[in-house]
Amino acid sequence: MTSTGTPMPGARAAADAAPDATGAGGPLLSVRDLTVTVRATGARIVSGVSFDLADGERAGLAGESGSGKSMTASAIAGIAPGSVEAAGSVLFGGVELVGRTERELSAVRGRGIAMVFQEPLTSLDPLMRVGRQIAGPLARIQGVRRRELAAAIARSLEDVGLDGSDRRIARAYPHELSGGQRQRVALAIALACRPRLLIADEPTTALDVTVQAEILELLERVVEERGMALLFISHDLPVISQVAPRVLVMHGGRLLEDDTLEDLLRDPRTDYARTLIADARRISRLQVPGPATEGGR
Ligand SMILES: Nc1ncnc2c1ncn2[C@@H]1O[C@H](COP(=O)(O)OP(=O)(O)OP(=O)(O)O)[C@@H](O)[C@H]1O
Repeated sequence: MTSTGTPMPGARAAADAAPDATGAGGPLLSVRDLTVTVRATGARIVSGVSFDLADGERAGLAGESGSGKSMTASAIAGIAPGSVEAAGSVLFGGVELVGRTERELSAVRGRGIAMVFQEPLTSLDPLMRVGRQIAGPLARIQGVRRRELAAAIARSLEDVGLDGSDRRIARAYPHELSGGQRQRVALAIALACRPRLLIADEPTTALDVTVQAEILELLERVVEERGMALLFISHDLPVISQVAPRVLVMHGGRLLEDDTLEDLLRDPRTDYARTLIADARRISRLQVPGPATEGGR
């Protein structure tokens, strides 16, 4: 998901500070005691989550279904549904995001934080040709002029491995593309915002294995080329191991572990992390050596 709102004067400070303030030496993202509560019931679905992410750093956010990964990401990006309330602190480039108005948040999201989701159909507009959807942030955020838009859209498509010279792609509606193509388009829209932080929420889960590998490779390449920070959400440790050296593990709305993947595999501190690792090894795609007691499998 990317910003669709027009930055308002009141939001300028947040929007402008977001990408620039990182030079001050602090982390790009600093999450402190983030809590998400369901308004109607008072149930806590995220409890006291704290972590930092440096500019250009990549981390995976792992945990079973329902552990609170998506809600944590949504609260960070300020897109949690109105039925829940976020509290605590989310500093992005030194600017507090919790408690901001929707207008202010949409400005920060568009210029600093972008998201891609598991099913791009949910974030793409079904009634708008994909070229126009990419054109939105190119014009609004990068200031590309109307007569230069077609070439800029073609470049954006090329950047995500689509044929920019094939006008059928830019002119297609989302449902006319394959799942992999749609995810590439969603990534192109996110990149058009020139984000400092990309949050990818299970971006490959809905794709078949071959396409999944291609999208992971693409994601890794663009994050590397653009020096973006990446928060990559997945229930799948082997997938995380392909894109991020650090992993945060959530369970029951809490952050249980925050370590390099290597150290986590060698010395998990919690029973839940041990189970997660054992499950991943059973699937046998996790290549990193494990503790001697498990014989590396
Ligand atoms: N809008 C909402 N209102 C109330 N509860 C919600 C809402 N959205 C999610 N939840 C609950 O919050 C908890 C965390 O959900 P969340 O989607 O963050 O989990 P997740 O770890 O991302 O799971 P998955 O991997 O299945 O996406 C779950 O118990 C879920 O049912």
